[in-house]
Amino acid sequence: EPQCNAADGTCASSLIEEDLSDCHVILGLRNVRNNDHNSARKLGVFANRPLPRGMPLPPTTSSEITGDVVIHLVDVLVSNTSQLDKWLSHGYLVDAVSSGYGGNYEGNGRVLTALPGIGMLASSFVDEGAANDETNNDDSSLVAKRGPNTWASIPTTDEANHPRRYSPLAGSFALNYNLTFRAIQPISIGEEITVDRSGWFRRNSLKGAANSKIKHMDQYDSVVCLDSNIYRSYSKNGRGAFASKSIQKGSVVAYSPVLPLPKNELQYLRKKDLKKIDAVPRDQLLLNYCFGHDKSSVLLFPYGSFVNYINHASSELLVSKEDKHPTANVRVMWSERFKGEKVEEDPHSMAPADLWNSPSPEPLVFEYIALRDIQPNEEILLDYGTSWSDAWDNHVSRWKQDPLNKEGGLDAMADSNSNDYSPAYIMEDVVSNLRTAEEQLSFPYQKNVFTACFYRYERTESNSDAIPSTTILYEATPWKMSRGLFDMTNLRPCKVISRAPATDRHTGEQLHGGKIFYTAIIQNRPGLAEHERIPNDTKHVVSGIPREAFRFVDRPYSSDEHLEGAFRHHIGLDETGMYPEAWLDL
Ligand SMILES: C[S@@+](CC[C@H](N)C(=O)[O-])C[C@H]1O[C@@H](n2cnc3c(N)ncnc32)[C@H](O)[C@@H]1O
Repeated sequence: EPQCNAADGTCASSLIEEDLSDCHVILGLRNVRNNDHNSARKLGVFANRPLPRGMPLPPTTSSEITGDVVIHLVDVLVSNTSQLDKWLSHGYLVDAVSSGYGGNYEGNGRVLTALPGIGMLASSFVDEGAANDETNNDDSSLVAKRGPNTWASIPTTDEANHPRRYSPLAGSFALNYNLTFRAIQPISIGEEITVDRSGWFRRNSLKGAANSKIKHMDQYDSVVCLDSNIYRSYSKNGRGAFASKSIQKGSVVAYSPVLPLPKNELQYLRKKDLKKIDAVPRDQLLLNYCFGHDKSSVLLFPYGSFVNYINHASSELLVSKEDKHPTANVRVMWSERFKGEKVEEDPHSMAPADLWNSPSPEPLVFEYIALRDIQPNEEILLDYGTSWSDAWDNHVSRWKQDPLNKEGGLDAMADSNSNDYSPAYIMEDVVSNLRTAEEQLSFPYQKNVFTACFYRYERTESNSDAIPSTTILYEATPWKMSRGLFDMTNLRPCKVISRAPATDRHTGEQLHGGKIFYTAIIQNRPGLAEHERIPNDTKHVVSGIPREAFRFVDRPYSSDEHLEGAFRHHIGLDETGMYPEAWLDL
């Protein structure tokens, strides 16, 4: 059993020497330079071996290629004193609208997204200064590269077999997952792995991104291997983390840096409730992924790869012999490997107020240590603590008291006629022919969804007068396919007004084998720049839109995480002795 020091929460971490020779990707302290755009970031990820194009990051020892969870924060109030704002400016959060990973319509206010794993661990590629580097290049380790060296596709969405009204888990975990970053160009040994957080690269790659420079790290300190021993799969508790190989008792299953955050920043008022006097603040879904302590205002969000998939099970001591449930097989401990030299910068000894004011404290890193030998494909389970499990038991009994709720998950749902809610990802699967606005009067879609189209529109000097006005509706603009069009930033609400097979204008003969095309009125989405907005007094009618260019979208505040009474509780570290006394401010 590791020994923890009650005063500062430090524990002697597992010091089994690690062999890095087989390691592909390394987490290390960055060698920060003054002109470094990511200078607030002390940690970075680096290639320890040549990484071929297409390689998923981090590489996993399993044959399963799985990506990380995506967590949206809804209606975040922007204030320059908040930690969330600091996270955003340091690139730990992205703006849902511009980054292109979805979530744009989760709320009516500002939606920010956490992309734990490579999405948060890697520094961002920044294009600024690329031109200057050409002339004053005195550093031979600079290599010309095009854009960031990784890219992730849009994540998958589903309810993991926990539909609302049929499972008390509905709304308590993130619906978006499997965000997989891959190398988009060969990455050489020592090169820093970078991501694009702004969506800039996605958009500009269409126009031909500028040639830019990516730095080779000449040295990095305090390294650990980031290759993943775990992969994501389904568990009875939503998605879970599973061992991709056998793991020896006492060894590190995963490393994860954690970001501190005051509890009250995860409380929010929905933008649509702001004017109500009796509006009650809600907890962001992110709370369920954070570690905390009942006597502290400090939360810790872990952003290592796949650790956010780790579910709860009691530790052996709490379980009776008859109880056959699997027990916890990992515990968390502070990693001693990233300790800085200056004690005054050690966040463990800072009072919360100093933590929040410190521009970039020493990194805080967790080690997930195996409590016993773990077999391949065994679920990785952590004891979330008694305050979490009491809260969960209370939640389940309250949930069962509601006569409209019926346990049994998807199977029970299949037997029922309930049809008042259908999430957008299901509508996308089952509705092949879209209904026109007129058809919807007698045969409406479920209230929680609307249709949107991929469409790019920018007002330029030449077309600013040429937008069809309300009075000339019949003059529709033909839909045009272009590279990068299917980016989430181009998804705008749109109303279908007609549907017909393509025909030759002169002969009336069917074209494209009778494929159906739609005419729709395109609208503005929130967060568009002024020159991208279709002016209020004009209608923008577009014809010839194929079904592939439409998406069903969940209306703001309608997805599971917004359910009244959805479970919210942090993961408790109360019994571990890891919270330093300086943080116990409640
Ligand atoms: C850190 S996340 C774990 C990953 C989560 N299962 C997912 O699919 O994203 C914590 C959430 O997982 C679920 N969870 C984990 N362990 C559980 C358990 N033993 N019983 C019920 N729900 C659990 C709850 O939804 C909880 O809020």
